[in-house]
Amino acid sequence: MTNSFYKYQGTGNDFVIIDNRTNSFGKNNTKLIKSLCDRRFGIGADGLILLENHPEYDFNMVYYNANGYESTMCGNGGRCAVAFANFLGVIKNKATFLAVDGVHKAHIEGTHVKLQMQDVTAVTIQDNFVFLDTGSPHHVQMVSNLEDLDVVSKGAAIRYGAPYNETGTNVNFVKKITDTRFAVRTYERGVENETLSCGTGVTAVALAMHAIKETNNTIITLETQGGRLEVSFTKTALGYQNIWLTGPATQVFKGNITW
Ligand SMILES: N[C@@H](CCC[C@H](N)C(=O)O)C(=O)O
Repeated sequence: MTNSFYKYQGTGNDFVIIDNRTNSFGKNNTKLIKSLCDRRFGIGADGLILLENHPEYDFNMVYYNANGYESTMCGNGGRCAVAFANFLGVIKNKATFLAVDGVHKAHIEGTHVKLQMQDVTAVTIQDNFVFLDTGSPHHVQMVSNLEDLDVVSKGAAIRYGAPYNETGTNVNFVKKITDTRFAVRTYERGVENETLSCGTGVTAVALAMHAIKETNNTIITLETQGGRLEVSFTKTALGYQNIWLTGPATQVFKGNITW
């Protein structure tokens, strides 16, 4: 069977996206998804996204990590899926779509996609790290040597170690630049490598930096290896609400796959 695919990237976090509105793509084909994401034997991507019809919302987003398994929310992938829905004519400049963690709203503003993230009610603060779930689980740790850090080995040790163990976590290393800017490098679970950017990761970093009082600002710029993202939010008695992740989402190329 042949199907067209599209390649998108959002600050260097890259995705194969498939229009699955006809349900032609087998959803549990882990081996195929893994091989499509392979950078030497396939197209190459950090993850694969299916855009599907939904009876109530503009579309349904299904996200798989590069290991071929469906996972939790992908913020950069969500922004790319919105840009793809616009490209297909499924939406104009606004979207309401369903993902694994619930309903998301989004706006397209020129080359940028602004995506609303789920409210965050639980932020666990430990001596040298913060843990929170922004749709995906994130360990956030400040470091002084971000540029030279071996993110892959340090990230993997945390991802597979206690207290995360079996389920694992994504790991974000952070360096403060100013009260409104933080540099971030992320080790992603399911890619099992450093990615150039992680949307749920930078969202977690912005909230964590506010929670541990590294900033009082509620609009934060995050410098990733693949570019700049912005996270804004409102702090309430219940935690963090009105959380928006904004940044570029770009179509890179398209092609055909046969399986
Ligand atoms: N790159 C994503 C996060 C994708 C999910 C993550 N790898 C996991 O399985 O937890 C993002 O932009 O949020």
